[in-house]
Amino acid sequence: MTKEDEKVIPVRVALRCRPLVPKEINEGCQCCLTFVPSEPQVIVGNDKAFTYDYVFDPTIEQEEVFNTAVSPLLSGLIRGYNATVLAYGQTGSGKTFSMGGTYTSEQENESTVGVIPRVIRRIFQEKSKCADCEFLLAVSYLEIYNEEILDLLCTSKDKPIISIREDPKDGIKVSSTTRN
Ligand SMILES: Nc1ncnc2c1ncn2[C@@H]1O[C@H](COP(=O)(O)OP(=O)(O)OP(=O)(O)O)[C@@H](O)[C@H]1O
Repeated sequence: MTKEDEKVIPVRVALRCRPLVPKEINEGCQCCLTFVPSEPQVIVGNDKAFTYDYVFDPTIEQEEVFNTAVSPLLSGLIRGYNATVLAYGQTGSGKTFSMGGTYTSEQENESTVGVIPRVIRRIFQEKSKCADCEFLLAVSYLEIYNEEILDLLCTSKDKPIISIREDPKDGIKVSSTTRN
């Protein structure tokens, strides 16, 4: 990719291949991908080559994924730019592992911690470096399941129905979510 391309393409695609899980090993499954050393390229079977912005083979750990693909977005975020990290893949491919990985404060420093807790940690680190700035941090947590949007931070039993609306001024908006 040239310097010019970097300026105009605002989306980067990373391919991550997880290791085989014990069940797959027991069933005799084998990895059908070959990784090209030092190139962001993967070969499926014998001859189908695909190139991405980043390719992470099964040996690559959470820290390197974060440092390579996510950390540059945070530099922009601190300077006021929006950023989105989207995990996409078939069921069992490793989206939750890559994005999550911490459920208790004891797990916070484990190497398996994923993107979301690492991002949150970095935001608070940056905040503490900037004593004379005012920060407002808010978080919403939504799940889209069977085409319904669920507000995962809403504790009430009668959860409000959440819809997606298009606002002429603010663009696409998700209505009335809980912000903590
Ligand atoms: N990079 C990895 N290293 C080791 N284990 C991994 C890795 N990625 C995923 N796994 C393991 O693979 C299994 C499936 O991963 P995960 O649950 O994250 O998939 P998913 O894409 O979120 O699935 P679903 O869409 O069904 O929720 C889990 O047991 C997880 O621990």
